[in-house]
Amino acid sequence: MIEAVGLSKFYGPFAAARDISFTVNEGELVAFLGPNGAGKSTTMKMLTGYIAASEGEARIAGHNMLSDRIEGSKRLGYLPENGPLYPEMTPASLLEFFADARGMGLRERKQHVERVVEICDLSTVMHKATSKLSKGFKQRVGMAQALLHDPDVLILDEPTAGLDPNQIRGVRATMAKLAETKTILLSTHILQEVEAMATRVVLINEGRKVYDGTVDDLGHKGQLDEAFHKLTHGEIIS
Ligand SMILES: Nc1ncnc2c1ncn2[C@@H]1O[C@H](COP(=O)(O)OP(=O)(O)OP(=O)(O)O)[C@@H](O)[C@H]1O
Repeated sequence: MIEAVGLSKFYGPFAAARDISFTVNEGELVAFLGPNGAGKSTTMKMLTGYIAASEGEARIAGHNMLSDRIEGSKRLGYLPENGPLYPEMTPASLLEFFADARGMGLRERKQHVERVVEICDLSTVMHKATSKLSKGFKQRVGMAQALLHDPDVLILDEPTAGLDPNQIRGVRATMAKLAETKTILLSTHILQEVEAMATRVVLINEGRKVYDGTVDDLGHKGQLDEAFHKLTHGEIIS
């Protein structure tokens, strides 16, 4: 459902991502890990068609995200790293705007907006400017926008970054529910989150993939941090 095929992104001579290939199969929740600056967001942006790859191909549900982006986007929900776009809009107007952009009719729009407002628990903030909301609510607005068209594929860039423990709990519960029916690629720095939810891990370091395998093969419970440290310091996990 999510395919990275030899994806690279160059900024001048600097490679933010280099020859990254992996797939996320239907129904999987794959954790996308790597130290700060490893190239996770860059790879996710290429996968969503948000930026063009310098080399390689991104496919969502079989659709090439450069040549067939509109069809691919119908199947995809994307939570960007910095929360929702257009912070000056209220959640209500932002969701209206995205519903419009996705060509939803009035009745369909009402149903979808009501559904995501409930999933993301947004009813109390619908008419406040998004820029004035707490980090947790901003993330929820971003999540609501990603879920608005009920996509079956989700790419979520650090959905729990900067949240307090209660908010993290809430977002995790939402993700666990979503994982029952959707295919998810999730970037995070929280390794307990990986142990709790992911079936597989793709780990990148300095723009290159260094691990693609099951959580169990990466390390015993509670030892993922050691495996992470080794893989990002040039060691191989045997
Ligand atoms: N537009 C750009 N121009 C130049 N360099 C960029 C650009 N975007 C990203 N980079 C660089 O590419 C590298 C990878 O960045 P990226 O944001 O993908 O990392 P990341 O793994 O998501 O990091 P983090 O965990 O901190 O969010 C970084 O060194 C970053 O500075």
